[in-house]
Amino acid sequence: MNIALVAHDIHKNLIVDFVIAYKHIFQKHNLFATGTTGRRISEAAKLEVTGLRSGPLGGDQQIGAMIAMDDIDLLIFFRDPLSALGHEPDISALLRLCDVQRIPLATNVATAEMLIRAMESGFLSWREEIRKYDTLKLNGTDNSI
Ligand SMILES: O=C(CO)COP(=O)(O)O
Repeated sequence: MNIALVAHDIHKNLIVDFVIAYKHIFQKHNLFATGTTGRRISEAAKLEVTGLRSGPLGGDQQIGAMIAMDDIDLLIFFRDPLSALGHEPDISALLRLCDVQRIPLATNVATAEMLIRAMESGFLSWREEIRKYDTLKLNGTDNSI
């Protein structure tokens, strides 16, 4: 699975602790993150993370583009619900695309725990089926769609 990780500054420590706590699960997957979040995670958890641009510089949009191409299976985004950020339109667009593409999304640690445990138990394997279905559709090899 391709997992995207994003955290605003007030939740940077939280996402690092979360990834370390579930490192045994995260290490089996491909991790992508916005700039600072990714750097903090890879340094602290010693995991390979593909780092994108920082959120305010387009990182949210990069993840959004991956979601639009169905290249992300799960997004954990510990956002700051109390501050107005300059790149709010990018954040809204990213969250909207998760709904468009039916991507499991956690915006707080309680939901993130449930999603990670569900993924470990195989409850998100339907993502693989959707990916196969979309690939067939893109290739035009399934005429029933
Ligand atoms: O701002 C962000 C997401 O909107 C996160 O960006 P950073 O991971 O670079 O701090």
